[in-house]
Amino acid sequence: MFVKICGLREPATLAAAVQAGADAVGFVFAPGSPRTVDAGTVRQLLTAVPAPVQTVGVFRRQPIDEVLATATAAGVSTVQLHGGEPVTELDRLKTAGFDTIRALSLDEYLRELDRDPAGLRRHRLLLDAPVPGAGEPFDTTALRAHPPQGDWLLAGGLTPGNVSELLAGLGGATPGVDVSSGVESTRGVKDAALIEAFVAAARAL
Ligand SMILES: O=C(O)c1ccccc1NCC(=O)[C@H](O)[C@H](O)COP(=O)(O)O
Repeated sequence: MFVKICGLREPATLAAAVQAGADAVGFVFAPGSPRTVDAGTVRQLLTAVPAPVQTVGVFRRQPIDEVLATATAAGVSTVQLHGGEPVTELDRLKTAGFDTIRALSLDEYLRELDRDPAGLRRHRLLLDAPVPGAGEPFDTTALRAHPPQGDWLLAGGLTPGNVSELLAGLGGATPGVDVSSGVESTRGVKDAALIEAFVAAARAL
């Protein structure tokens, strides 16, 4: 089970995520979030992240040139686009050498399944609630009939307390999970004990 802890800002909780065995750590560059960080801060934080851990810059509705410049300045390995950006922008990021994550709501995913299934296969998919980072779960029932192919992540309101049940409800075939709010003590403030509990619960199936 691939586990990504998103919205990190502080050395101590970043270290807790790495220590707990997270496969990826995420940093929000989208403006207007309590988790927003700048590229210089992330570059500094990344000095404590060992190589196998993927480092993800999260963007939403930002110009692609700004995304490329910020991701390059920060030194992240992966870019996650969260604003329904065209798939060609993710293609461009891949050409520039970044791994890519395409975040879609369930409705957006089902539309793309009809409209451009080949585009869906080109980038790792992250299925999220309509409002990212809000800690709101979404109804995953439709995923049983239309499971994503290949590598994908489930997000949206996951917590140490609900992740096992949600994964079991999807038949135990979900390859990865992503969490932010569910490992915070208050909005925007990560909690080391919750991070550790989440990683353990996600891998308990
Ligand atoms: O965290 C934010 O505030 C945010 C803002 C804009 C775009 C994306 C954002 N977060 C993405 C994530 O943290 C996760 O990928 C995902 O949405 C899970 O969030 P949560 O439901 O809080 O666990």
